[in-house]
Order: sequence, then structure tokens, then C-alpha cells
Amino acid sequence: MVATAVPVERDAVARALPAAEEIRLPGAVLCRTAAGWDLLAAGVGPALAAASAAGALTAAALAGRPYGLVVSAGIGGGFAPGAPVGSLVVADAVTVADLGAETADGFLPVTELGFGNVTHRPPESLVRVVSEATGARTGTILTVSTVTGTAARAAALRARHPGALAEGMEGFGVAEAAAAHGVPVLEIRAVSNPVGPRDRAAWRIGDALAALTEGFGKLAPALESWNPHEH
Ligand SMILES: O=C(O)c1cccc(C(=O)CC[C@H]2O[C@@H](n3cnc4c(=O)[nH]cnc43)[C@H](O)[C@@H]2O)c1
Repeated sequence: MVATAVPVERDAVARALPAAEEIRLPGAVLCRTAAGWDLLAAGVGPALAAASAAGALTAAALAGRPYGLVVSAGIGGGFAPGAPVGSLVVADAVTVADLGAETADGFLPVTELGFGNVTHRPPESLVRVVSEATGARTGTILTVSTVTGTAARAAALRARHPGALAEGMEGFGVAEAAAAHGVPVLEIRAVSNPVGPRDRAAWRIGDALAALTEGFGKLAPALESWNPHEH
């Protein structure tokens, strides 16, 4: 399954993996491709994306055709200089950046409060196959509930996550749903804007959507050579 946030992202993926039929689930519509991928516009933000992805995963399991892989895909912000606008990033770590507690001494992730998880790691061999096939840069993709809008916040995120190349709003939610079903996850972002001071004029959504289509055109055949037992 490929989970994007919004229909325009799903349609960018579908230009590389044409959808053949529509399947209506409670609360979601899947576009099934001829090659057997299910494309889902899962909603914006980690909570809705997790709920939608979990619904699709459960429906697939109950139908006796559980997914073998879940891909969180879409446009995202890129950290300079590693991820310029128009580039593709594949996550070696899908990390939630703002799930925790603020203290006088700084931010504490939930794991330091004794709860849960803040990072999911896609299979290394899969990340390598995808990066080689698509030319995507490899690094941490942060999931945030609030889009970064200042240089200070961007610097704070990079200080806490030196391997961060991109940020989006859904990856960790989709990864939590996949993990609950024991299914591997991958996250791919096409960079539409720099992470930093808010500047709507600097957005290149069309270029990012084109990069997403091109990336999926190369990724789908590459995945056929991936052996899930080589994790
Ligand atoms: O109004 C703004 O300043 C603003 C800046 C960045 C993104 C938005 C959105 O409403 C889009 C959220 C949507 O797109 C993904 N996305 C794209 N760029 C970023 C980003 O820099 N940081 C986080 N998410 C981004 C995100 O996954 C959502 O699906 C508004």
C-alpha cells in the first residue's frame, strides 16, 4: 500500500502506477493498481494518516490479502543543504519530532518519559534498493504536527536530529499503523520547500509532484528485486 496525505499526491503516484479499480472502505477509498498496489489518500497529519492506514491494513488482513509493505509518500520540507527543492528523500529512520514533553531543560521525547516509540526503521536493504533505483538521498525524515516556519526551529530540529534530511506530517503515523500489523514501512518525500522561515512563494509543489511520479516509476520495478528476508 502507498499512503499519501492528499489526493494530488496519490494521483502523482498513480501516474507511475496507474489505478485500475476503486475500493470503498469505511472512511477511505483505495485505488488499486493493475500491479497490485493499493493507493490511499490517508489525510493530513499523523493522527488521521495513522487511522486511515490502520483501517486499510485491517481491511486487507480481513480480506485474506495482507500487505507486504506500506509506503508513506508525499511532498515535504527539505533541510538545506542536503535536500534541495525537487530532490527525493528516502527515510532510513521515520522519527516523530514533537511527541514528548517540554521542560525547562529542553524537549524530552516520549521514550524518555517511559512511553512508546519515536522512531521506526525501514528495512536497510529496502532503503538501499530504493535509493539506488531512484537517486533518492537517504536520511531521517521527521514527522511534525506543526510545519516548521522559522530558522530557529529548523536549527533546533537539526541539532536534535543531525541525520534529518526532510520533514513531513504523516510518516510516523503511517509507520505506527504498519508496525501494529507487523508490516515493514518505507517513507519517501519529494521536497517542495525548504524547512525554515515561512515563504509560500518559494514552494515548488508541481516540481515535487513530478519528482514523486518519476521516483515511483523507478521504485516499483526495483521493489520486485527486493527480498524481504534480507532485512
Ligand atoms: O502554510 C505554510 O506555511 C505551510 C508550510 C508547509 C506546509 C504546509 C502545508 O499545509 C502542507 C502540509 C502537507 O504537505 C507536507 N509538507 C510539505 N512541506 C512540508 C514541510 O515543510 N513541513 C511539514 N510538512 C510538509 C505534509 O506532509 C502535509 O501533508 C503549509
